[in-house]
Amino acid sequence: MPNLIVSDVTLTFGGLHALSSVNLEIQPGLITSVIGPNGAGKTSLLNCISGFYHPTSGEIHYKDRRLTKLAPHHVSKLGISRAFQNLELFGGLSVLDNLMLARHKDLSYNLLHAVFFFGKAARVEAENRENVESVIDFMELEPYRKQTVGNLSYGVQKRVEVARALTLEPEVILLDEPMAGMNVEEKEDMVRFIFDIKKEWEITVVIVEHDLGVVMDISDQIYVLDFGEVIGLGNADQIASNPRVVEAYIGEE
Ligand SMILES: Nc1ncnc2c1ncn2[C@@H]1O[C@H](COP(=O)(O)OP(=O)(O)OP(=O)(O)O)[C@@H](O)[C@H]1O
Repeated sequence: MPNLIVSDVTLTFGGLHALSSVNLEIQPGLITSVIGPNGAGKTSLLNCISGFYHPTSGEIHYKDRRLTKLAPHHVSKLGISRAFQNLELFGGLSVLDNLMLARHKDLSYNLLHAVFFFGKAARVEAENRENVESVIDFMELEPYRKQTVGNLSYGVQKRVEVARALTLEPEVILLDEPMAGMNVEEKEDMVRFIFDIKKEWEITVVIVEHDLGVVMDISDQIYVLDFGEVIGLGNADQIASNPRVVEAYIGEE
């Protein structure tokens, strides 16, 4: 049973259809990739799911909740978090501070508690720290924890960005081009992390990615977008032998 369902979503900017009647079903516990040529609408789709854009028409549901008009922080509270294509990190802060800050956006104690730092505030703070430490450990960021994010290699920054999304304890993680700009070794590491996010942390993964080799290797199901429309859906073999998909990619060259 799918638990994230995009139904007939259209998104327009003026006369431009970024998405046209897109239907998508994300199965829990799997890795679903969304691929397509430049400008196909992949990031727009993630933006609609995560609440950064609201569809012009159509609906998005997660479990029994309607996401269609929710703001990003509400979507995140329901268990869907997002790692961004263009890093949303604070370059002047350390890895640890970036991750703690991501948790603090969701503060559930009031200022008075915080000032005196007892009771609920202290408990929440300890939980935050424990969560962040487990994410640092999982994403193998220990050597970088005190380093300023802006000084790290691009590949490590991308890992911190995924870690930032993981600190929100998602059930579903949306990864927008997690391998962009990485060398081969960094990509292999990221593939390993993505597999572990699925297997060890049992998080449903949705990826937008341009590296077709990686997509074919890691995806349980693949959606192909072209000019805002879904033109293919299936596993790697089905996608590779789909004439519309092949044509869309050849047309791009
Ligand atoms: N905020 C916006 N305002 C106007 N047009 C937009 C906006 N966001 C996206 N678009 C347009 O919608 C279309 C789809 O863009 P989108 O970024 O979703 O594609 P994409 O498949 O993610 O592309 P890429 O692979 O190059 O990142 C493009 O024509 C883009 O110019």
